[in-house]
Formats: sequence, structure tokens, C-alpha cells
Amino acid sequence: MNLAKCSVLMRERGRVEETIHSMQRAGAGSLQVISDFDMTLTRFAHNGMRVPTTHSKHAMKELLNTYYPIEIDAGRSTEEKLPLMVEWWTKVHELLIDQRIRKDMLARAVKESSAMLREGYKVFFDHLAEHHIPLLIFSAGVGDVLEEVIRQNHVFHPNINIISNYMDFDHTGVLQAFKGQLIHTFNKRQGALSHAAHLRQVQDRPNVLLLGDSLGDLTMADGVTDTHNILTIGFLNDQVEERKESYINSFDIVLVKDETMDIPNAIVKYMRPKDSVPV
Ligand SMILES: Nc1ccn([C@@H]2O[C@H](COP(=O)(O)O)[C@@H](O)[C@H]2O)c(=O)n1
Repeated sequence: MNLAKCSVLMRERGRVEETIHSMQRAGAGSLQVISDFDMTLTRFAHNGMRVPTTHSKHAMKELLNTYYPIEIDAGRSTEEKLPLMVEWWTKVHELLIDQRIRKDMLARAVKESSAMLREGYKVFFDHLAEHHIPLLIFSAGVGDVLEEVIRQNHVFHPNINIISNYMDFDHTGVLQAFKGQLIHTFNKRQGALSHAAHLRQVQDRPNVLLLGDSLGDLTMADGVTDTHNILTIGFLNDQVEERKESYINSFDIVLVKDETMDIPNAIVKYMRPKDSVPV
């Protein structure tokens, strides 16, 4: 399997290769994929412009300008960021509710937005579906919007489960609240643990490929017990020099400013198909 690409950084190449080989031997039937959505399955930038996240609306731009630099600040601890993330997400959800978003507006809003999945997304989603490999999308974005993005890209396959912030509409179809516990970038561990019952459905798949763009995404598999191998891939999209060291120390593979799914695709395609005979 070829991991040679100039965007790829690894702290321990040998260990990564060993993990991939161990996962390959166990085969696609032992694999599950857990992935963040915004800026992981979607592109960070295209033609020099930031691609919108599931939150993006003009009114939220100001909040993004204030809080996003805090989210990615390599000089602040997660503990320091936590209350500020709750503050950010709470304000965003309040703004969305104030805008009286209508359920029937979502499809058009997504169609008119420039939301974009990463290059190679179709191979990724289709391959996982074809080989019955479960894909859990774990997003601090807006679940209804991300569902619409993958539906409009024709890759919303039955192997997909989603944990995210879902909108709660009133009987007239107007947004009135968000359902359940708020998920933000740095509390995915709690989300993972509270959804552990759901994750039990894939408990017989002890090998996990985890994809994220934030250090907070590393806890997305914390609800999965008895894992044999967890291979983590981190997309380092922004503030590269400031964050490179912490990403290399935290993710097994770091992809620097790589807007493609080339490496995840190479890994999932390398897995031995479920019904092939082991050699
Ligand atoms: N107003 C906001 C709030 C958050 N974001 C970004 O969304 C990302 C969360 O979604 P994941 O699928 O990545 O969990 C997060 O990284 C924030 O940067 C935003 O764009 N606007």
C-alpha cells in the first residue's frame, strides 16, 4: 500500500504500516470508519476560498471570526477552550432559532451553498457501502444540513449512521430548538459515550479508521470497546506551522492541506474484502 504523497506526515511510519497490515489481515468485515464531517469529509478550501461548513450563514460569520481562531489556537488548552466553544455553539443555535429556519428551506439552501465534499468522496462513500463497512459520521455541525449535503451528492448509503446536532421543528415546520445534548468540537467524548449503546451494533468490528480535522475528534471512538486497532488520520487544513507538532504527536497520519480523500481511499481499498480467502 502506497502512502507516499507529499502531504503525508507520520511520526512512526513503521507502526502505521504494521497497524494497516494488521487491519488488512483482519479484513473489511472487522473494520468500521468513524469520521468528522466539516473540514474532514468536506473541503476546507477551493480556488483559494474557504468552503462553508454546515453552520455557515452570513449572520454566523462574525461569530466564526471571533471563535474559530480560539478553536484552533495551539497556545490554549482544551480546558480553556471548552466554555468558549459552548458559548459559540449556544449563540449559533440561538441565531438559527431566531431566524425561524423552515424545514422545507434546507434542501434549497444546501443546493445554493458552495458546500463541497473532498475530492474522491464518491469512491470513499461508495466503497464503504459496497463492502458493508459501517460509517459513523460524528459532527458538531448541524445534522439536518449534513444529511442534505450527502443526499444531494448521492452518497447517503444505508451503512451510514450520524451523531450530530439535530434541529427540532414545530408542527408548522419552523425551527424551535435543537434536540438532545449539544455537541461541539471538544465534547465528542461525552457524545461518544452517551451513544455507546448505538455503537454496540458495530462492536464486532474491532478495527477503527478515524478521520478528523481537530484534536477534539480523537475522542470520537471512545464509545467503542474492545478495539484491536485504531488508525487515526488528521487533516491539518489551517495554521499548519503552529499546529503541526501537536497533530503529528496526536494523529497516526497527518494530511497537510490535502483536499482529497486519496489516503483514506487507499487504506479502505487495501482491506481484504469480507468474503475473500485469507492468504
Ligand atoms: N458558527 C460556526 C460554528 C462552528 N463552525 C465549525 O463547524 C465545525 C463543526 O463541525 P464538525 O463536523 O467538524 O464537527 C467546527 O470545526 C467549527 O469550526 C462553523 O463553521 N461556524
